[in-house]
Formats: sequence, C-alpha cells, structure tokens
Amino acid sequence: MLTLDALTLTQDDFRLTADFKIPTGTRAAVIGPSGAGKSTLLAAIAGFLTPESGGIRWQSSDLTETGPGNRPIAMLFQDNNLFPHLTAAQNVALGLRPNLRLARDETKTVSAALSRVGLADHQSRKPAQLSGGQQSRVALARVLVQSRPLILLDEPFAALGPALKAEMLDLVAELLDETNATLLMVSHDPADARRIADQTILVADGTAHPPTDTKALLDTPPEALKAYLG
Ligand SMILES: Nc1ncnc2c1ncn2[C@@H]1O[C@H](COP(=O)(O)OP(=O)(O)OP(=O)(O)O)[C@@H](O)[C@H]1O
Repeated sequence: MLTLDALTLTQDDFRLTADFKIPTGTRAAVIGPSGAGKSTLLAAIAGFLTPESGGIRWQSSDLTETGPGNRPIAMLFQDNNLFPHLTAAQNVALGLRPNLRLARDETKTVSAALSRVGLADHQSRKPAQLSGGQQSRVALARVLVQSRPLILLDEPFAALGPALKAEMLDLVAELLDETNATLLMVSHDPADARRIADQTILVADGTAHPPTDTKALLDTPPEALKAYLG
C-alpha cells in the first residue's frame, strides 16, 4: 500500500494536495491538464521533491525523509535517460551499480532483463544504434533489474508511434503480471489509461484525486476532465 497522507506539494506559487492510498499491485494512470501537477506528484513520491507538509508511506515504512535511491521505487521518464556513450548492457547495469562493477550474477541479471525485453542480440549496441522502440526497451530493462515494487512512469513512450506505444504498454503489463509491482503512469493519452490501468488518478485544480475506476471516469468524465479531454 502506498499512502499519501495529507500531502501538500509546492513549486513556487504552485500548490498540489493529495490524501489517499493506493493498494499494492494497483495499476494507476495519472491524467489531467498540462501544468496540473502530474510530474510534481511523481517527483514527490520518488523523493526528488520534499513535501511542504504531510507524509509518504510504502507498506509500514515512512519514506518522507528517505532519499530517492533508498526508496523502493524505479522511475522512467519520457526521454529514457539512456547514456549515449554506454552500451545497452551498461545502461541497464546502471540500474544495479552506478559504478558498473557488476558481480557475475548481476551480469546475468542484466542479460536476462535484456532478453526479457527482446534485446538479447543487441546488448553491445549504443543507444544511437538502436531504434526508438529498442531504446525504450533498454530503459524498461533497467527498471526491471532494479526489482522495485513501485514503478513510476512519466509519459515514458510519448515519443513513439501509436503501434509501438501499444506494444510497449503491453510489455509493461506483462512485466507487472510477472512481478506484481504497483504502477503509477503519467499519460496525456486516455487510450493509454484504458489499455493498461484499471485505476486512474485525476490531477486537476490543485488536487490529486483518489484513484477511481478508469473506464467509469473516462466514460463519464467530471467537468475538469471533460474540458481537458475536449
Ligand atoms: N522546478 C520548478 N520550479 C517552479 N515551478 C515548477 C517547477 N516544476 C514545475 N513547476 C510548476 O508546477 C506546476 C505543475 O507542473 P508539472 O510539471 O507537475 O505539471 P504536469 O501536470 O506534469 O504538466 P505536463 O502535463 O505539461 O507535463 C506548473 O505550474 C509548473 O509551472
């Protein structure tokens, strides 16, 4: 269970509140207008932004004062954060060891993760030698090797075409099936939410609302969402 306990987040004069729980294993989309605070919410959960007040708990652990690296979280941003001078295998290895000095079993873990995302034959390639979809797979493999129970994706596949994006979302869903990780995924595309997330967190008007059933929310959107969906 992820608990956001009377959380208030601020960035200059921007202010966002959140007060709800997300059961373990939930797949939640985070949607809402541009500038509403979706990335701010994820940044706070990941530990990159200190809350003004309130707390964040995972199971019974209070994470509020825990640094990003020590939270049970793996995060993926839109640009994938791949390092151009490192190979696919090295980029994945960074998820385990920032200094890239892997023990033998860790090398195997990296290989297995790259195989799992369909890149067994591309381990020595650098990002520039990979397609956009393959680069996304490397980034996903890096999330996978971290074996964290909470996965945060911030518009991870926005740069991909519709077919490739759907393929990546299906791969994420498969990986979640295998690991029972909890997912929070920011997306601007309601179709992404319908495809992968049974629950949706609406961020609008200064509030991150508790997760609700995705289909019900999108089929009968409240005013704030209706305006955004157009
Ligand atoms: N580092 C920062 N310093 C000051 N204000 C910031 C900072 N980062 C974001 N903001 C402000 O916080 C608000 C929320 O931004 P945030 O990026 O969380 O929105 P978002 O919902 O993710 O938007 P988008 O869908 O456009 O990515 C915005 O008003 C933004 O201008």
